[in-house]
Amino acid sequence: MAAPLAPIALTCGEPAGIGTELAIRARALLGAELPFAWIGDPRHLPPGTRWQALDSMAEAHDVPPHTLPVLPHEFLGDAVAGQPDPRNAAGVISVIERAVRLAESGAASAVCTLPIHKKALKDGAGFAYPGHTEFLAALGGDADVVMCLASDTLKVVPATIHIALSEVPQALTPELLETTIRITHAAMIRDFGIASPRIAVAGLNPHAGEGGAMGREELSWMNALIARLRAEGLELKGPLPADTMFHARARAGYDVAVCAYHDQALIPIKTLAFDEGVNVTLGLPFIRTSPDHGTAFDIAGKGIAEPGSLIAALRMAWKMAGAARRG
Ligand SMILES: NC(=O)C1=CN([C@@H]2O[C@H](COP(=O)(O)OP(=O)(O)OC[C@H]3O[C@@H](n4cnc5c(N)ncnc54)[C@H](O)[C@@H]3O)[C@@H](O)[C@H]2O)C=CC1
Ligand SMILES: NCC(=O)COP(=O)(O)O
Repeated sequence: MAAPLAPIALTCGEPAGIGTELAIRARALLGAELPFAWIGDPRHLPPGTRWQALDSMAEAHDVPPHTLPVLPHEFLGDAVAGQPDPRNAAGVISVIERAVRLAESGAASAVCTLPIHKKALKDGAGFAYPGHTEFLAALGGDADVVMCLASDTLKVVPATIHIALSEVPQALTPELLETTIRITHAAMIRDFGIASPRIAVAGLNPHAGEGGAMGREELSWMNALIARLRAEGLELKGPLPADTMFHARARAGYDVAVCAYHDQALIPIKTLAFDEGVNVTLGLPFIRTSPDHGTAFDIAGKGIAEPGSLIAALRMAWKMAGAARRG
């Protein structure tokens, strides 16, 4: 019989956010469905939490279902809901690095990340990356990566990610859009089991430029790029006006939408599927998923955070790990 898949490494994220309470809720709700180990400082767990310290990821298989398996990682500060402690910033970053090394060594089958607070990491530890996606790409050997937000209702990919809106027109080059489409196409087949992915590409400008009346990127290069990739056999449509490509009938015509920038992609999915959307990084040499939401300081520690997105992220990581092993 094949050895069981290694447990998922779940990073603690920002200790002042909702991540820790969600990890505990997810463990209680998932029970023995899939094994994961939370990597963080046990001192940050709320009083009364049932948890068990692990010496290795493999021990997570043997922890009773309603007990949180913990790979201890020492932090310098305490966890106070809603108030990030700059002394914890280095710990948050090193937990992510540790989880990646565990995945690379095979001790973890996947990495699932709880939300970080980007500004807290920048202020506390000079974190040079705008988010996990860019940091993980660097840890993965400067891989060309793509951010994908996925749910049963909609899958979206922003071609440019965490940059100012004013920088988008320069950053959205034909090379970037082509790479993004190719990585997305390959991942839809490999990771999502879609044999012939139908990809919708959003225009950059209102009404996809309306024939050059509202911007020229669609005319000057997007049309030609999409035609060239279509001639290769990719099932692409676009550039489409972004305002009309997300209603239900339009969504039925594609499997994934590649968008020009962050909000064009994330507003529709967070509107339609906030509690079950999963952020998955495509193109990495290891599996990484995450809930779609952030640290939610406004509700941290109140016990009202919804665990649906984290549960979906853990399930997706587990499914992808199983598929990767089957080849
Ligand atoms: N993967 C990651 O590490 C992510 C990190 N962030 C970071 O999180 C921080 C806060 O970002 P915001 O824009 O405020 O977004 P947010 O997702 O933290 O909060 C937005 C709103 O949604 C609510 N909310 C979020 N998650 C919820 C849940 N599970 N259950 C119930 N309500 C929930 C919050 O209470 C808030 O009202 C920022 O530093 C941002 O960069 C944001 C998204 C993903
Ligand atoms: N808006 C999505 C987000 O901020 C998540 O980014 P990342 O930390 O997964 O790169």
